[in-house]
Amino acid sequence: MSSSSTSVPANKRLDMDGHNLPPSPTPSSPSNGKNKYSLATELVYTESNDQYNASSVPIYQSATFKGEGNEYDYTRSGNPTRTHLERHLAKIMNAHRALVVSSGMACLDVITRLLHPGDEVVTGDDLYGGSNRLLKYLSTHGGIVVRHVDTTNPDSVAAVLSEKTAMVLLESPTNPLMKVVDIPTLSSLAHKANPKSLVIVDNTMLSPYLQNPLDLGADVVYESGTKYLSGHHDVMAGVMATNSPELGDRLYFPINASGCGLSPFDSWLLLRGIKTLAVRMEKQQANAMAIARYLESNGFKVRYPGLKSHPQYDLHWSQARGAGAVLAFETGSTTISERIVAAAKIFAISVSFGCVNSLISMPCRMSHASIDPATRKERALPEDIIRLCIGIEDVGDLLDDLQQALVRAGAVKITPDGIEALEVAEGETKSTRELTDEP
Ligand SMILES: Cc1ncc(COP(=O)(O)O)c(C=O)c1O
Ligand SMILES: N[C@@H](CCSC[C@H](N)C(=O)O)C(=O)O
Repeated sequence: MSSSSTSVPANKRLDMDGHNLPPSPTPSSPSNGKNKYSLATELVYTESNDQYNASSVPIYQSATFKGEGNEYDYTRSGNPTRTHLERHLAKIMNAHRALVVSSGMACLDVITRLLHPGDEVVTGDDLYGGSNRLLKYLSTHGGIVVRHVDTTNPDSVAAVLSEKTAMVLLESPTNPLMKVVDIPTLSSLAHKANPKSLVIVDNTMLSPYLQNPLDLGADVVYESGTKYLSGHHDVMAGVMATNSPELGDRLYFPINASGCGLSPFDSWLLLRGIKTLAVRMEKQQANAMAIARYLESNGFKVRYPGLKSHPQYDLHWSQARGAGAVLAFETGSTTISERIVAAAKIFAISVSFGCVNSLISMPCRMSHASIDPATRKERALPEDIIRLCIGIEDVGDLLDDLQQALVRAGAVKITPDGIEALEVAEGETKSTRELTDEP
């Protein structure tokens, strides 16, 4: 690898935008004169002039870099492996600048450092439990006013927007109810109410492969790289991106000041994961569609934007290129839901999503347990809701596993045509049948 111990790197060169490049690796950019390849190609295409022509971007596992006045001095401030990842992501996210940090929550922490006491944040009534927890902390200890409204209804959002609104934080689809919000309309409403307000979109549910919120009017997009971008549940990461150079600098400041930038090894893992994003996501969402159709056709209430029955189906497809691989369904009974989760074999009981393995969870007990029961009730988050995060396994095996879990849990009755969801009132069980090894 090149050494940069002199104040002017020996092999200093400019990239297509005229930026100084680190000596190695170079940023990822196509050199065939075209601005961009199609996304599936961009995900795997990286140009590197590493001195040994390494096919995989080298891991600069070094805290310090010798010399003075060079592009890198200390990994908290910058690291070539991290830079390569950031430039690769900027292309994929249609952004001027991307920044990578130690988790998705670290992104929201960095982004909310743009706020000042007295500022107002408008956000949804269904959002990831960890984001809710951080916002609650800021409203309790940081003098920030947080307004949770139904973001699927632009009128409800408009009613709380004002010149005090500093930030509008959106998820689409939301976690876990899979509600879809109109990103262009809400962005323009927010900017009209306060031209300085920032529209932030958490794109974790879809990844840049399926949705690009910066193209829809958002000022900053972020997501948990722990999910689809990495895809294997072997790394925690967060990525954020913007088209404003000024915002990019303001976001970089707390990353350098606090030291939450992604480590070189984790940057390398994320770079490796991104290469297979397209194939993973295509397979995962095809499997998810089959499972959503199966559950719906057997009488369950399913929340998935790939289904025509989704209340914002047309809106979703006007702003996204796919439905993703997370879906939620209700059984009408928390007891039955618990039994289904316990009876599944291929589906691992686990928080998180975006992994190649299929997962099953009850959000009220797991990912959203930090939202207190009274607030969950107020926000109509059903206690019995089951979230399925679909992986790349054989879809027949997944359907068989789900069917045996539904049968063993007593969630369905067996009919001559197959199975059918039972109607139950909360508090009752669908069947007196106890879980046994035999279906
Ligand atoms: C929608 C959403 N945003 C953000 C996060 C936070 O990401 P991380 O776990 O990487 O901090 C999660 C999950 O944790 C999530 O589901
Ligand atoms: N114990 C964790 C739970 C993480 S949930 C992860 C993921 N976003 C999901 O929705 O499953 C915590 O308290 O944050």
